[in-house]
Amino acid sequence: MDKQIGFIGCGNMGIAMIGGMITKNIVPPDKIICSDLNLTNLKNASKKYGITTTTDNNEVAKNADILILSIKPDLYSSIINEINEQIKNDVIVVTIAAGKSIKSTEEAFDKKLKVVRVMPNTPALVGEGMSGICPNEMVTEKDLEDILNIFNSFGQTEIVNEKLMDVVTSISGSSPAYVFMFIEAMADAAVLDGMPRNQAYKFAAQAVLGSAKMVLETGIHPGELKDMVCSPGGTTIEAVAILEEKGLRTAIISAIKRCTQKSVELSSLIKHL
Ligand SMILES: NC(=O)C1=CN([C@@H]2O[C@H](COP(=O)(O)OP(=O)(O)OC[C@H]3O[C@@H](n4cnc5c(N)ncnc54)[C@H](O)[C@@H]3O)[C@@H](O)[C@H]2O)C=CC1
Ligand SMILES: O=C(O)[C@@H]1CCC=N1
Repeated sequence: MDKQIGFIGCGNMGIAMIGGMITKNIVPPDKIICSDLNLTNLKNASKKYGITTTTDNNEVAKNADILILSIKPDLYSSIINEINEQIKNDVIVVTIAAGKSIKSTEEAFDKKLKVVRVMPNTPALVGEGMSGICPNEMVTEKDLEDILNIFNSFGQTEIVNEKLMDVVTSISGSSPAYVFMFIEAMADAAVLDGMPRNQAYKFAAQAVLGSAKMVLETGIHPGELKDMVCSPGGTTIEAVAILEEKGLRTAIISAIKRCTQKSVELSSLIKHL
């Protein structure tokens, strides 16, 4: 792709996407420019990935054919104000903020422009991201193809209706945090039983990776895959019984429901900023 990609914000998600794209060679480093106020983040990005960096958001806005706003949701309106005069007419603006609707982005720019709302996640950094994608009506098929090329370069994508973006946030954007907690807890248990910590992370993380692959690649129902591990009168069913007793499923369902709700709340909060 020969388009200039601009990032405003080079924090956790910005660097994960930049790292994913460079590693997969989808865009050469000289086609990526990133701005941030945090000099350490900029230095890290230019040193590690060889991209152009600046503290001037307008420098990015002026040059970008695809502009990815990877700043916190509450900064969107002020940064859009700052760059509005400088953006190219046919720029594709990509938003990744939780609770930031397409309509609110269009209203903040106060002109008709191409907007794609995306909810990615940090496993992008290792090429295993997942992104929910929703374009507005100004986005052409060719534009969408370019956006899919970018986000497919560091993982998988699904085009979704915007009304599902809050649940995409809770099941995908935020969910790596729950999975890391699960891995950490499994490793703690193994350490308790005498295993060295580094080895415990490897066993726990590989079990999560392999199990996820089985769900994705075999198409077998997760319940059936679970049953295949539980030998009658064996070890696994003892653990499963405790997880049910302690409410693992209920805890996860409640947590994800609350996360979705927070994304909905952020939408109405941001609207009024
Ligand atoms: N962290 C995650 O796992 C995910 C985050 N997101 C979304 O990505 C966005 C960014 O989140 P994170 O990367 O986690 O936040 P972060 O705090 O790690 O990164 C934000 C970056 O913006 C920079 N920044 C602050 N003020 C600025 C300004 N005026 N001009 C330019 N840069 C400025 C900060 O220095 C920081 O480097 C949020 O809107 C969030 O909802 C979406 C999916 C996953
Ligand atoms: O916690 C957050 O608000 C962001 C959105 C998805 C993941 N992190």
